[in-house]
Amino acid sequence: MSTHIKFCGLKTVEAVEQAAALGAWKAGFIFFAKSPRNVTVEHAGMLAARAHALGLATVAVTVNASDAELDAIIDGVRPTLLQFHGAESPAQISKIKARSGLKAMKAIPVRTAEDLAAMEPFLGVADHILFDAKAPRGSALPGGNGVQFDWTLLDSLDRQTDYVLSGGLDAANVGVALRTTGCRFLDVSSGIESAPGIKDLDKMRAFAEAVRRHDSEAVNSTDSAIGTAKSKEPIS
Ligand SMILES: O=C(O)c1ccccc1NCC(=O)[C@H](O)[C@H](O)COP(=O)(O)O
Repeated sequence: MSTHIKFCGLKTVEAVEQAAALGAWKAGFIFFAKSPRNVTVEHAGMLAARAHALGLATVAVTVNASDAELDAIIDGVRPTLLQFHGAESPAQISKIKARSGLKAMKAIPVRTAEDLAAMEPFLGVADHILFDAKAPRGSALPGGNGVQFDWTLLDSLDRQTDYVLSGGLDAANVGVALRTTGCRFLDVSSGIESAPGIKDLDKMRAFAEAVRRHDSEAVNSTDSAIGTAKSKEPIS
């Protein structure tokens, strides 16, 4: 299976079109006033319509949003998925899923091995778990900080567990991230920007190319392992 990429914090039609052209899994829009990537419901609705017309699914990223705010986003944007990046409870997420019929992704902030346990109450409630680096002290943003966490912490998870890896990914480090974790879903924001909130179409391409390079190397190494195994079989 090829690695799925969520390009997050998109604000322009050009970035949405580039994400679609690069075969992205999801385009993410941020609804958080303090973020340089914040978009209005109206603007995100226009971007999402373009994404959907191109066959690209969308994610509305929210932080401790009220029911009224969520309803406005759901009505105005019609996202494919809701991402919860704050202190939302499993009960709140279940409630909004039942009301909207949408799937949900829950962000789990990670700095130490103990942080991983925070995902447990969300298993069976959230359709995706996204591991992101815990915000550095003093940051106004719960996500989109361009900060990595120690990917080897994820070794303790079952390799078959599908989670989304995020936090400080870019074209230069994503190959190592994929080899270290074996994950199949990625989320990137700062690493495809020229400045906070400004997506760089070349960096988006470089990121997707680095991921595809990893994917084809992984296929080739599986093929050669199969070839080696076959060559050891007796000729009948
Ligand atoms: O990106 C933001 O500005 C943001 C603000 C508030 C909540 C969440 C936010 N981003 C969520 C994401 O899914 C980011 O893509 C993720 O945190 C990774 O970001 P980065 O480390 O910059 O690649």
